Amino acid sequence: MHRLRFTTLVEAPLTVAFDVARTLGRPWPWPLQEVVSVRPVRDVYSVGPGSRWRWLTHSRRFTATGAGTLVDEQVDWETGLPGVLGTVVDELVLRRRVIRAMQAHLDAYAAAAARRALDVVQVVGAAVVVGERVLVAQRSGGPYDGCWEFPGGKVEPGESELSALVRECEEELGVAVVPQAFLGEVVLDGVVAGGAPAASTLRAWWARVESGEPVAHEHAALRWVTADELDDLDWIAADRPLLPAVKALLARL
Ligand SMILES: Nc1nc2c([nH]c(=O)n2[C@H]2C[C@H](O)[C@@H](COP(=O)(O)OP(=O)(O)OP(=O)(O)O)O2)c(=O)[nH]1
Repeated sequence: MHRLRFTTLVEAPLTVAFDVARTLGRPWPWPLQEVVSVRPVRDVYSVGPGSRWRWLTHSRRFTATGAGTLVDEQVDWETGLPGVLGTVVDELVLRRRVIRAMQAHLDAYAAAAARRALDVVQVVGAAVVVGERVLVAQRSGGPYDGCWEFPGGKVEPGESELSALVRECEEELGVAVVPQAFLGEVVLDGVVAGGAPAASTLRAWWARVESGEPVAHEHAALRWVTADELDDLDWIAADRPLLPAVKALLARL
């Protein structure tokens, strides 16, 4: 078996990185069959019957980072040609072809994902921590009325994610925060700003209060909760996968 790995950092949230990768397909001249597809974190495709390869498998893993989505790709192949001829073809000829095809593909992919990211409204949330407690906010009105969430909101066109985080905390809580570290990203289940269902993600950041005392300007209520109290709140369902990262943060501060 022969293997190559490629890593690309895409300036796009998880859903966009995954969807654009799927739309663009793979750089192989034969049709591929889907083996596994877990949106937005993982997919595996392989070459179907009728190709010149005995087999080729192309796996991708998508991971959220503070700078965007890290895409780890692995290409495994085997032509099945016997003896020295097989080794020469697999190791010299095909290895170079795979590298060339992937490099061109990844350049086009990263550019397409970054462009597409501009069309999808994203949401940013702040886990504001003081001592061993994190600030949670209860929504007032709308489809998630009464549910708890992280203060934050939609990133405006042309605005950076962290500027949006600081602006939203100022508007919603009346405090100046300083973002500290990226905590994680989850797919939002609803429609955000008229976009496609489940196209947007919430990217959560740990933030410290630089000045001010939080006041609920737009929420029904605010609460400072400990790690033990987090699970029992009636969260917006999409937020729950972020809770382990918030608990881990509270445990190490
Ligand atoms: N701020 C925030 N929004 C969340 C969280 N989880 C979650 O699904 N969302 C959703 C709810 C909204 O559809 C969107 C955030 O937009 P927003 O806070 O500006 O809310 P909104 O749509 O009511 O605002 P607006 O149109 O009135 O400006 O993301 C979360 O933890 N924090």
